[in-house]
This record gives sequence, C-alpha cells and structure tokens, in this order.
Amino acid sequence: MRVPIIAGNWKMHKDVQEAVSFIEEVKNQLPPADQLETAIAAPTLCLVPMVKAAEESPLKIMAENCYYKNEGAYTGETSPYALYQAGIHHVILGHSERRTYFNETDELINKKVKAALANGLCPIVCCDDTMRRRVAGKKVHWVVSRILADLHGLTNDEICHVTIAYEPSWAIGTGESADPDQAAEGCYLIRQTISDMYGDEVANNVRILYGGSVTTSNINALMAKNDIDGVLVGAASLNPETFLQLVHH
Ligand SMILES: O=C[C@H](O)COP(=O)(O)O
Repeated sequence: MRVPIIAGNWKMHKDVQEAVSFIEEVKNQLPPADQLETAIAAPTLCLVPMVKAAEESPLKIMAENCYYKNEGAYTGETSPYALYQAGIHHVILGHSERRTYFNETDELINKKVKAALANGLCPIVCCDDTMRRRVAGKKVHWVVSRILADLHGLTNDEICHVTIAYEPSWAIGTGESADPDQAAEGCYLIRQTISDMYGDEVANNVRILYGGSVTTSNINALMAKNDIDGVLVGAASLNPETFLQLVHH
C-alpha cells in the first residue's frame, strides 16, 4: 500500500521565526505517519530550527535543493551529507523553478538524485510538463524523457526511496490546476515509465504526487484518483490553518 503524502513547498518564503511558529501551530494536529505522511520543504536557513521544533511530531522537514558533492569549494551550495547529519532526510530535486531560473539540466538533477540517495536522503524528484496536454502532441515524450533522464542508472533498491512529483509548469502558481483527469494521466504516464524501467512491482510501490495550484477546493478530487498518491503544495501550504485543512481534506 502506498501511504499518501501531503507535502508543502514554501519556496523562498518565511524567516526562521515564522517557520518555527508554523510548526508549533500544526505539529500536534497531524495524523500518524503510517496513515498519511505530512512534510514541509523550507528555505535552508529554516531547516535546523524546524527539525528541532518538529521533534516527536510526524511532520517531516525537507530541503528544497542540494548539491551533488558532499563537500568542497562550491560557494553557496548545500551538502547532502550535511543535510542528513542535521536530521533532514528528504529533499526536493529538479523543481521547475530550479530548472528555469537556475538552468538545472536533467544531467545535473540525475547527479543530485544519486548523491542524495548515497547520503540516505529520500528525494522528491519533480517532473515538469511544459506543454498543455490538449494542445501539444509531444508532451507525452517530454514527461517520459524527463523520468528516463532524471532517474537514469538508479538501482531497484534506490528507486524505492524516490518519490516523483508531476507538476505541469502552466499550473504552478497560476491558480489554474490541472483537472483531476489530466493530473492522473500525467501521474499514470510516469508510473508506466517507471514500470518500463523497473517492472510493475517497483512501479506500484513508488509514490507519485501532483503539484500545481492545489487548494482546499480541489484537493479532494485530486486525491480521489488512484494514480495520485499525494500533493506537493506551494502557496496554499504557507498558512498553518490552510495546511491543516489540506491534511484533513
Ligand atoms: O512545489 C510546488 C509547486 O510548485 C506548486 O506550487 P503552487 O501550489 O503554488 O502552484
């Protein structure tokens, strides 16, 4: 059984004090992690105080990015080794904002995924989809090629620690979510690609999330789809009350 996930991605929002206050407000109102996993990805500066604030709570604290080297002369980068040592065991990689604004390529993301796994981190690998399904015949190849490239060379054991997030670029931060059928179709296509790479048994255990303008209004319809194992939520995860409504949808 794939345990569903409600994950927030704060992006570059909140300072340390705001982040800790959020955790204090939500941490005693979350379901047990074996029923539904809850997670927040936050700016690097907030991570350690958040881990401390979330102790003994089921809430997982995630990094929004990391580098593929554990140490060295890489000014401004974050070590996957140091993240793990600080108690952060999950990291988002390949978000479309990293690809667009910081020129991250599939090759770089593949290196980061491997480095994260080698250090014990569980990556959420984002698979964007830049073309609208209804107008672009080639978008299927886009999603498949992203998955093939970003997960290239992972072993069966490693892929079991990976979660994928299907995020159509046009739905991110626009208020225009993919409709549940479109979202499920993207997630299904990713699962089929993983099945082609690793077989049905592995593919049936990998969790695939949808992200893009998820709100309290559309979460029920999205989560009702078999191929959608959870959501990666940006703007609607910033407010503690709204985050709790999403969790208890
Ligand atoms: O990682 C989250 C996605 O980029 C979605 O962001 P959004 O919910 O603000 O559209």
